[in-house]
Amino acid sequence: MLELKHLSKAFDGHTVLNDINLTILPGKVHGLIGANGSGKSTLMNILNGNETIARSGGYTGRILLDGRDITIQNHSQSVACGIAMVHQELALFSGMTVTENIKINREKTRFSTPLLPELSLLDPNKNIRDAQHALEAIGAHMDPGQVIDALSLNQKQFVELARELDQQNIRLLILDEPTSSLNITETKALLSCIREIADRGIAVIFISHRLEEIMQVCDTVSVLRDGALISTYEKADFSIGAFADDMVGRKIVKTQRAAKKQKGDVLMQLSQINGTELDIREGEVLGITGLAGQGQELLAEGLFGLKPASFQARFKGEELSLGDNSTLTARGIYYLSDDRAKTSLFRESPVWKNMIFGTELRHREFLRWKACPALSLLDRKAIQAHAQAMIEQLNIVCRSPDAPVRELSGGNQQKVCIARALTFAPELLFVNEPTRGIDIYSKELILDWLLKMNERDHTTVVITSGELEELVRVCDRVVVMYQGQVFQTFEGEMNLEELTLSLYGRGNA
Ligand SMILES: Nc1ncnc2c1ncn2[C@@H]1O[C@H](COP(=O)(O)OP(=O)(O)OP(=O)(O)O)[C@@H](O)[C@H]1O
Repeated sequence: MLELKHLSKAFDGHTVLNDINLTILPGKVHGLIGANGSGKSTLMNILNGNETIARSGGYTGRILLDGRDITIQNHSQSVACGIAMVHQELALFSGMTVTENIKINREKTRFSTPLLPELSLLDPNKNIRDAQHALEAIGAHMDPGQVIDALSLNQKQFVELARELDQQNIRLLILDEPTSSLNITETKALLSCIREIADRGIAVIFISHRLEEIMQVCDTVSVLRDGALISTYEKADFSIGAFADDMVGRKIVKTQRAAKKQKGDVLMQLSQINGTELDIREGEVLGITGLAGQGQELLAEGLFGLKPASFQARFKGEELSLGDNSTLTARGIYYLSDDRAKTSLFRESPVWKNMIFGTELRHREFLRWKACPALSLLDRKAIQAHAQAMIEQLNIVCRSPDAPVRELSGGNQQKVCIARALTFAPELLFVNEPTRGIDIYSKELILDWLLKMNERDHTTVVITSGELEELVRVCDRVVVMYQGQVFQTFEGEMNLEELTLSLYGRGNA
């Protein structure tokens, strides 16, 4: 159905896709995998007519649809070819409802006349019906009249998918890491929904860093490395080991906590969490998990005033006010959100600036006049050296520390956020989904750095994550949240099955 021939793309003379040849078939799920920065999103952005491609000089090579050459220079041309895409970074309109987001630019109207289109009136009932239908088709249950801002990240993901599926005559659906913010149940629902979409004859390109999902849902898998197509596998030849070898070309060593720590003193006490409480102990690596919406993110987000919360917090015995971020920062408490686009990164600023933001006065080595920090200029040389070291240690793919963060691939932006937390060197770090959108090799690097921070800098680390297997490997204790309460705590040798059951409120509370 779709053929790519000798497709290449460069940004400012820097080649990021090199001579790609690929065939996509109708009714099949084609997996596309590769390390962070290998060119997956760029390839898909070409097919989707993304304006960053046209603005940076377009692409070279041929795209054939049903054997005929087509040119994709903008999004409308892509839509006209029946191509729909759900992006890695969500693109929804704040302040608008679920229905308005799903039906945007395709609103149903009544009394419409082509002569006077401005006289057309929206038909709310038909639009709501369409939105409901699109949501039901993917097994998502939500109020179509709800404003988008009130939804969780995973619910927003479903709205994006519903919006794309509401398009007429889709022939190719591109999904760029659609499951990265979903929990086990939602992922399962989405994967079976992807199969159903393919069974309707639609071609699906599925990008994911979770290789188990790729094995499960794909018919064919292609591997990109440094912008080149390394290999294509058919289902019978699938092997996680072979995928990993082709993606990163080096051995992946799983990070593991060497020895679980003994209980330290209480560093932070969170109480009145819907009648329960949680102690965070000095020097530990604590995991917090739960199914979506069970209140696990609310602890850090409430503490930092990002969401309304009513629990009480004490740090080293002293009461803290929720949302008093300057005091939290001054006490060495730091929060790294999973929503990097919204709260974590300055997209137009260079990589180095994003890495050191908020840490300048904590680290006098970044200042020229160390004796007078408040008046000092930044020591650019020291900062550049630090940024370069972080780029190497975290395997960040970028032109230089001066590149604006928006140029980096999604996974590499995430690594810049991690680099900032490492630079801040907090006493207590809350980090939400640190490995989301990260390739299999870099995941281990990040987990390893969190452990190093804990062991070398004595940072107490609290990881909120749905990646149970990772939590079991690196945490001293894992707390499960259920229905807004601290439900169960696991420590020592943790059993993954018991942990999974606990997510559903089963086990010894
Ligand atoms: N607008 C841009 N300007 C300059 N370089 C860019 C731009 N967009 C992408 N790149 C570069 O192209 C390369 C490929 O990026 P891309 O986003 O396609 O990677 P990816 O495989 O999707 O990675 P990830 O798994 O992290 O999402 C990266 O080196 C990135 O920095």
